[in-house]
Amino acid sequence: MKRQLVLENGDVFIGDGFGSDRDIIGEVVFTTGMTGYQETLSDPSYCGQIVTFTYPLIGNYGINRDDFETIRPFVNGMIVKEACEAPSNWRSLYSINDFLIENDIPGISGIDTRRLTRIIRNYGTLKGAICSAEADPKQVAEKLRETELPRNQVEIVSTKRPYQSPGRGKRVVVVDFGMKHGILRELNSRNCDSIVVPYDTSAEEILRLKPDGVLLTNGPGDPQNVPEAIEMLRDLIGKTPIFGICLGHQLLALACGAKTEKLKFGHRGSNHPVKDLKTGKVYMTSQNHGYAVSIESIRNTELEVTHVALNDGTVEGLRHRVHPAFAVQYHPEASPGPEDANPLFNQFIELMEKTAQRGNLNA
Ligand SMILES: NC(=O)CC[C@H](N)C(=O)O
Repeated sequence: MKRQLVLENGDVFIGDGFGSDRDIIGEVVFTTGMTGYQETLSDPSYCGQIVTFTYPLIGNYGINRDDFETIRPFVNGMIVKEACEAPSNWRSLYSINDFLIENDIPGISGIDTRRLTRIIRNYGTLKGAICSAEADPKQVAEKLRETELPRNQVEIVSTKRPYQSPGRGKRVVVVDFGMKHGILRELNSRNCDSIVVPYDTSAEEILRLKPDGVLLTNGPGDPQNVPEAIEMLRDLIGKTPIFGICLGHQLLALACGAKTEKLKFGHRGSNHPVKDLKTGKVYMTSQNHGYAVSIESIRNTELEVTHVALNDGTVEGLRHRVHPAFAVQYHPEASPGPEDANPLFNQFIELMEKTAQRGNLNA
């Protein structure tokens, strides 16, 4: 069935619908990863977004049992050049089309995703709609320009109740802003006793759980839309070791008085080079973010920049100069992507150990 992708700037792409035939709108972003579409589709940080895959063939190894990052996907839609109908892989259970139908998510194929990506790179991230080919694109574009996209994505994706993933090691309270399961897998493999709590849990409630450390997860949307978490962190910094990932990194920065800004078109993909400013080493990292901490805003805070993106010089890692807290804008849990940054989880365990031994919290 012919469907169309309409952008708020008036550009129109005609393609073939797959997955759900619902009409949807969302923020159109692009990801450059050549593999990992299952993890991307199930990463809650994409809540509210329509994801364009720049790699031209998507779905060729199907959808399997193991690679989900959450039980239910929150992505709004999917744009591809070609969606493979006959996947071939020993782990494959069903096709990408079946997966999108099951989850009522629309997809559109046959799109020149290179042209689309160039448009996004020129204009910046745009609102877009996947809708029936019969709709008048001018009217759709006008409606898009008038429509404000929801800002409560974290509330939608965060767990409603606390739960535990038991272990005999360090007790980690994981604040769930839209957690990818890869984070929990990394803590499990280090024997952590993880308690996952909702995004609006107070510092007092977190400390009542007697954590050895707190992990702030990834999550969707603008970090400034989560004031409860910024407030919680202001009370928490200095009382327990903290490790922030992606949205968690941005929230930690805001709580310390730094500022965040929206990037023109974001960083999404599996090969983003990041430089560790202390060692000079460069890591290939998995990334998915549309906002970043403003580098100038760090100056008047107690934070120090530890990592920068080599492509555009933006902040990719921070460390608190006084208290045991550090954070990265990229994904050490990978899933999908390279595992260069995986030792950051060991660094978090070491920070918790050092803090416990020292008996005080000065880093
Ligand atoms: N993956 C994430 O946690 C993304 C953080 C934030 N939503 C951003 O787009 O910048």
